[in-house]
Amino acid sequence: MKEAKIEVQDFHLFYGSHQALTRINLKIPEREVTALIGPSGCGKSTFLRSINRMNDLIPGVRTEGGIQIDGDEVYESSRDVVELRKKVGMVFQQPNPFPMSIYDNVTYGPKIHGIKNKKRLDEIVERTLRQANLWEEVKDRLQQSAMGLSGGQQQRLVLARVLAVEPEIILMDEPASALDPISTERLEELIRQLKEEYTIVIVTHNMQQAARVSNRTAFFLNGEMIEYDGTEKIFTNPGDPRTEDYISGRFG
Ligand SMILES: Nc1ncnc2c1ncn2[C@@H]1O[C@H](COP(=O)(O)OP(=O)(O)OP(=O)(O)O)[C@@H](O)[C@H]1O
Repeated sequence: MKEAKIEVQDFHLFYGSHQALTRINLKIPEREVTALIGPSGCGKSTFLRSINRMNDLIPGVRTEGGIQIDGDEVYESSRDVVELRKKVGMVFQQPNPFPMSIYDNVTYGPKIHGIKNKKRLDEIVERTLRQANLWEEVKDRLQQSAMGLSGGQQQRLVLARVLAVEPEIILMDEPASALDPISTERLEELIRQLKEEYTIVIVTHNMQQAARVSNRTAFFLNGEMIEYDGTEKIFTNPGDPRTEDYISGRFG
């Protein structure tokens, strides 16, 4: 296995008295796609949000254990969470462009991080929209509202917005679940391209999607990680009968 970009050690998470994650241990390699699968409520999204401390925003959340990115502890009290979320970008289930122009959506993050030069911003807009395979569709309407784009275009714009702050890791929480089949296919193709440069962790309910886009798959059940291995192994010859039951559709 390549060097771990993200290393999770004995990680537990509680929502008040409810334990949502129990003793999670895994190493996520860089520049690969890791899929998180498992039945509804098993803790996939909670785990994904733990990586960039998005759960911090929920009152009553408590964690134990640790998550390291490039060897640095994410849960260190001195950790700069704004920097962490710049390094670890996130795409959600529903495309959530800001109600502003396409151009302003992409430049929003870079401006917050101090980039003001118009030429630099123009370059960022073109580069990231090209990376997100959206440039050709929107280059003549950059000043128009992002809300006028289709769902699939909005999701690619959100990705461009994430890419604009130069992350190293991209977390995706069921990014295709609100998209039609053609937009889903385009997004999956994009994920395959992006893994050349970025470490991607994706939650998906769609098992075929996990098989198509990911290198590794982790199967979660009731807040525990049951099995984690190469995607092909998980889908053809899983080591745990519970994984087999899930992927063969016996529950969930
Ligand atoms: N904000 C919250 N406050 C309290 N409990 C929560 C919160 N978010 C999630 N939970 C609980 O934590 C557990 C794990 O939820 P989570 O959303 O992580 O699961 P999931 O596997 O992503 O599910 P789904 O596939 O349905 O999105 C569930 O029991 C859920 O009810």
